[in-house]
Amino acid sequence: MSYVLETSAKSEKAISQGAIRIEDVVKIYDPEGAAVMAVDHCSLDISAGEICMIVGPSGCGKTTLLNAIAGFHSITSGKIYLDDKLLCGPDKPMAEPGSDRIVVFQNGALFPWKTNLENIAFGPLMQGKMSKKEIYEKARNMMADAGLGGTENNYPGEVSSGLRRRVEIVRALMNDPKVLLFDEPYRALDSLTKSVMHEALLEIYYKNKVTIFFITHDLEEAIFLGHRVVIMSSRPCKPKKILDIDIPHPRDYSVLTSARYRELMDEVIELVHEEAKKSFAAGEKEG
Ligand SMILES: Nc1ncnc2c1ncn2[C@@H]1O[C@H](COP(=O)(O)OP(=O)(O)OP(=O)(O)O)[C@@H](O)[C@H]1O
Repeated sequence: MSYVLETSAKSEKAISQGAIRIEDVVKIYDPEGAAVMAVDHCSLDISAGEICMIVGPSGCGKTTLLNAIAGFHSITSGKIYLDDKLLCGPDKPMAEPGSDRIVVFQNGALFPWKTNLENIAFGPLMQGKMSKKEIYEKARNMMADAGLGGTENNYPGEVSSGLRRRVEIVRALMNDPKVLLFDEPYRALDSLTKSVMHEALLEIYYKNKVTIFFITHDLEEAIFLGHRVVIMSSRPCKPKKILDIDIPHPRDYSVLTSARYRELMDEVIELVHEEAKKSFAAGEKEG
């Protein structure tokens, strides 16, 4: 594929894994009954270490695609690969969920009765692949890297929502995933809180270059975070247009006032609006 991630020599190695290839995927719910076609011959290549933002009208099929990658439901036809591994395809309609692809459930997925450190260490402790000492050492290091130093012994309820979100992402990263999957994680947050979340996510991403598949309705968020923004068609979904966000990373909020950012916003707004109108005409509701 032609898309190239700008990256430092240090991170080259870290992002050699985590490419997703979605090849001609179709998903029809209830094929014998109502037959809802959610995804229609969708193809999309996502590079290892890319932040790929998915936007499109409500109900167009974005979550369906995420769930197929995660292994939460089957596809009707087509193939999805993670690097060279076929996740699902003709003889295997449903991918097995795995620690290489983690859906980051934000807000409320932490155990309130465990400390932040215990929350982060919990998954690997359950898996038992590393010693307790190694797990806690790794957890402490990752927390320090993510700006969570000093909050190890706090309970999630004792830290700000921004720090809690960091804990949730670090918890996911403890499993060394190749891909993080986000489904509108910051929906319903005010713009100030969102900006704190974005900062946290990017800071952690710059240190752990995993592939990010991120669904959002917030077009500003899509452009601010993404290497690319995939604008999906109204249902059934497939990419209508893919925009390279040619604003260099690392990014900070000064990006929002740049001329290029405004140009990209104008382009995305127009494309999404067109699809949203089609969705309305077809009877879906806009998000
Ligand atoms: N289990 C299911 N059975 C039948 N139809 C379903 C099922 N899940 C989703 N759908 C339908 O498939 C279509 C795509 O749904 P999906 O949730 O993937 O869209 P979306 O783009 O993520 O929507 P939103 O942006 O509102 O979250 C919708 O019309 C939805 O009603």
